[in-house]
Amino acid sequence: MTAVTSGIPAQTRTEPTGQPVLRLHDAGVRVGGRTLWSGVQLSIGAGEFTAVLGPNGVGKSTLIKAVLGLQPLAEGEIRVLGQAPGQAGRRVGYLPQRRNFDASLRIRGTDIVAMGLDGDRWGVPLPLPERFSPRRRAARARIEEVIELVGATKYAHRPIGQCSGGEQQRLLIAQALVRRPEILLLDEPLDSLDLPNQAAVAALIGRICRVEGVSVIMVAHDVNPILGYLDRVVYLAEGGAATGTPQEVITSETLTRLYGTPIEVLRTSDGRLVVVGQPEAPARHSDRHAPASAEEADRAAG
Ligand SMILES: Nc1ncnc2c1ncn2[C@@H]1O[C@H](COP(=O)(O)OP(=O)(O)OP(=O)(O)O)[C@@H](O)[C@H]1O
Repeated sequence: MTAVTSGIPAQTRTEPTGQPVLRLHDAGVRVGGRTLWSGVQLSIGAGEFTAVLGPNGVGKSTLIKAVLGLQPLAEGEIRVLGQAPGQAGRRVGYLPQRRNFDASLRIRGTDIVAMGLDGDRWGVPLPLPERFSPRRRAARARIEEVIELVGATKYAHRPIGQCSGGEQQRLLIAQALVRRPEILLLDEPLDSLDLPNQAAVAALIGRICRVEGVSVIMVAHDVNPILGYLDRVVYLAEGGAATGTPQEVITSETLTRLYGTPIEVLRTSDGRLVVVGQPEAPARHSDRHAPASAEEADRAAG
């Protein structure tokens, strides 16, 4: 038996207000002749925060790729801002799974953020008149603005290799935000951060939804750090999926039905949820994300 931590709901939205920015209708994906998930129904409104949860190798990143138009569906439909996946351009921001910057890397944080605006031109010196053009001034102002938004002003001029993991992650979120996307796709942005940084980055992402009105879809292994900010959850299992508010989805009853095997959702004294009995995914990436052991889950459950 394996155990994976999950978390407590705070929000109660069931249907998005206004037009959905992202809609999945009976969506399913097959890779290598295997159905990863199918029958996914999801409707996300502007400024909502959605977590994609499930065991290793179940297809969480693949769902993000399907939204980006990089993974074709085997069945059903995805509409992103009313268009087919891959058509919404800069209206969709994306932060892939964590990259590690070499400690000796001299590129400054501000340059990393600027690459989100003009990655294709980065490093190419501009002719002098263009450097002072209104367009470049607006770009520099936006870069400063977004660096301030993520709270990175103090260290954005340092070489990225000398920034801490949490500082690097904030700068990468700024990079994904610099073009003012309406949807932000984040693939495990809390991975490999320590607990205080997880909490701080989770709060930042919550603020990006509420204050900036950006819809965030975030792959997570542990829902607890983001629990207080979440509107919606997509819980993937081999072949299927459960979607709804955290209250609806992260329950013994829903997860038992989803996995077709007894699952228990336990609440710890500090309000965290621990999901016990989650089956092994058919495949896993062995290089990271070791699942919590049963002993760890017991300890967490107090
Ligand atoms: N193009 C592909 N061809 C064959 N198999 C693939 C392809 N893309 C992904 N897979 C497999 O599909 C499964 C789901 O991968 P994915 O990365 O989406 O899972 P995940 O839930 O994000 O995993 P993790 O939590 O470990 O990051 C894995 O077994 C992966 O090896």
